Amino acid sequence: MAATAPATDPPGLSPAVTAASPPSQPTPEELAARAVAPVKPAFLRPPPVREAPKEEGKAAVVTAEKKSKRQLKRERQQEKKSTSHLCIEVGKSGNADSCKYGASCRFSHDINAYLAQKPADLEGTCPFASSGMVCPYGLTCRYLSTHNNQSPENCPEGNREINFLNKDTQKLLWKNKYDFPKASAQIKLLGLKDIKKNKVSSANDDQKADIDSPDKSCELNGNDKSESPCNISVNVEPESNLCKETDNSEAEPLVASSVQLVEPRPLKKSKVEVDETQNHGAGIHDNLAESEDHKLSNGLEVPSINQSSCRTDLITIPYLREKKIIDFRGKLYLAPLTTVGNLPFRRLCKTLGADITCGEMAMCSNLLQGQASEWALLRRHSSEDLFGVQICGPYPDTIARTVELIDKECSIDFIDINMGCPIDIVVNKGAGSSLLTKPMRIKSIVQAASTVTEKPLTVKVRTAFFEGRNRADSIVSDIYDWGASALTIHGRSRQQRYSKLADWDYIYQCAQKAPDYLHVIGNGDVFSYTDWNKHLSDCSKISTCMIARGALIKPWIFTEIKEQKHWDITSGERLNILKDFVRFGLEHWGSDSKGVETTRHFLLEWLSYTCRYIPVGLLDVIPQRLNWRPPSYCGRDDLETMMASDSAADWIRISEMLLGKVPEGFKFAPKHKSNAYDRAENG
Ligand SMILES: Cc1cc2nc3c(=O)[nH]c(=O)nc-3n(C[C@H](O)[C@H](O)[C@H](O)COP(=O)(O)O)c2cc1C
Repeated sequence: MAATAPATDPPGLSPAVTAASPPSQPTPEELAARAVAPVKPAFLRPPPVREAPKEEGKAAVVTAEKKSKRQLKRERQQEKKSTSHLCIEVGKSGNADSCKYGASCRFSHDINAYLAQKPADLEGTCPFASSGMVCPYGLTCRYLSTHNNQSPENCPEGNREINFLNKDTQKLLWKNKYDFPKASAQIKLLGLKDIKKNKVSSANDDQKADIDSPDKSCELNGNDKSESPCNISVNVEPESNLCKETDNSEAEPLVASSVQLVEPRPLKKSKVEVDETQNHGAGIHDNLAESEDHKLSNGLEVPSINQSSCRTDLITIPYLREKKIIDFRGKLYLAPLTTVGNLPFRRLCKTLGADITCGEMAMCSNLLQGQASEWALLRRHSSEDLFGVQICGPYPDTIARTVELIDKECSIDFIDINMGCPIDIVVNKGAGSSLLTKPMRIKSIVQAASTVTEKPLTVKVRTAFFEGRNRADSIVSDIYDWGASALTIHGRSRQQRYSKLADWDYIYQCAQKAPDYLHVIGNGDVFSYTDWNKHLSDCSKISTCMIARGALIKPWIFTEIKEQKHWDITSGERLNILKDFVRFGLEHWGSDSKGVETTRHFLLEWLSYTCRYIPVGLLDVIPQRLNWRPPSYCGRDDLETMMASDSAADWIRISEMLLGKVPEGFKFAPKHKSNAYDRAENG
């Protein structure tokens, strides 16, 4: 593993290390063949000696656990009233009388006391002030001294977030009174039973009770700060009898044969036939070049969305006339990534060349319940000009309703259904990759969901649930007829997680079976422009590759592909990329203390991946492969060495260079195991 070099230790030839090696050193090619990164001998060094973790931390956790819920609630309330918790309205305006809840507000209105205990400003500039905006965090901003007294300016075009959950919509969802006319009709048409009156509402009683409290009103408008690292909370819909009654495939053995179409194909009567057909007639373009500004439902504009560009061949398929079409071909697609694929990270990837971005997986049941934290996963930055959201659920009715809801309430270009998620809590509820064992359910889901939206519906799968029992090929020929515009195939089974290389031969076989109009997107292990070129040239039926860990480890992979080069990026350039992420993070999560710490947390999650990057100039064989394990090595300078460290202490140090000292007692352990080389809980 990589180590942190002491500042005094120049990264030069290390005879002690090389001399200790056996006389017949393996060649770089031999090392690469054994999945060991062939780092140039000049940079090899002995592994660092690490201190064993202290026991104190454990004791602290135990004490905390002993507190009763009531005690913790009381403490939280007292803390809110303390001088360190200034009311957001008061902080924003700088006026102690600005809060409409006056004395009944649960937060402090004492500005002087707040300022007296506020920690010193952080180094740097307020991200809002530096973009000419009025900082919404006002007095609570950790960069307060850099606020200037300029007159308020609107948020600059091209730097906005959209897809906030409207309060009225949320209330309707809480009360289970939101109408889903299209989904209900479609479910009926497909002969499935609608269980709209599910028990969703009962799960929300707590939230409802709180609806008009001063607490809620004090939240920054729409800036949901409840988004927490690794927030997959699965509250899957109550066991629906609908699927049990209608989906006979549940007990089917896992056979590799193609799925039979046993249900009549639904009538896909166009709801927007006129508009869309006119569109097609008027502007048939081949893809990237053409652009057109789009007005969003809330009046905002996002620049040039390519999804409206259409291909002549596609309009010959009747039902696609009513769909907007995305031409995925050749576009650089950043994969959906729970926790780490947050909005600031996606924004960063856009600056580095990504074309398509997708939100983190959101659970249908949580969206239908109006959970703010789940809705935060649908948020879109205006730079995300070709943007999809990803949803996950086990049943056609709930998925169709979710699609209708998103279609109505959000500005998105496509909706992806995750049928590849391997996480136990998801799979145990019949969602994610477990759907690969239920082909008829896949069919019902895609049919029900695709017809309630004019937006393209895409599906993401793995090769199979069980290793050796590939299933993706059994749906690839039919899924387009069911209503999907694109199918992403991650070349591993659920059982494999990340333990083997992605099976691209199988992805190619599936692509060969796909009808011409279906976009097949390959996914797995893409880590350089040569990988990307190879997959697209080996199989012309692959529209593009989706990039996941490659982008986490080196987000400049998008630049590399666009510029067709292996970029020997310096540590300074990498630090600038981290700085951009931090700026985007502070804009998204906030520039007050809470926002700074949330930004730090997501930065640390991300640093647990970036440390796997081995600089081009240090390797005897390029490009680096995703499955290579690095020997212990040092970089060309101290920063590069620190960036290669797999120690959380070094990641914290890097975070301190960007966000100041961590708070007292700070601890960090990455949420995702997939930063390790073959274990993973996500995706
Ligand atoms: C940290 C992490 C989070 C992920 N979250 C999601 C997710 O929310 N939805 C999804 O479909 N796949 C998710 N995946 C899987 C990736 O999108 C991708 O399919 C997988 O990592 C294989 O691609 P790669 O070899 O390029 O990493 C996740 C993967 C990782 C490493």
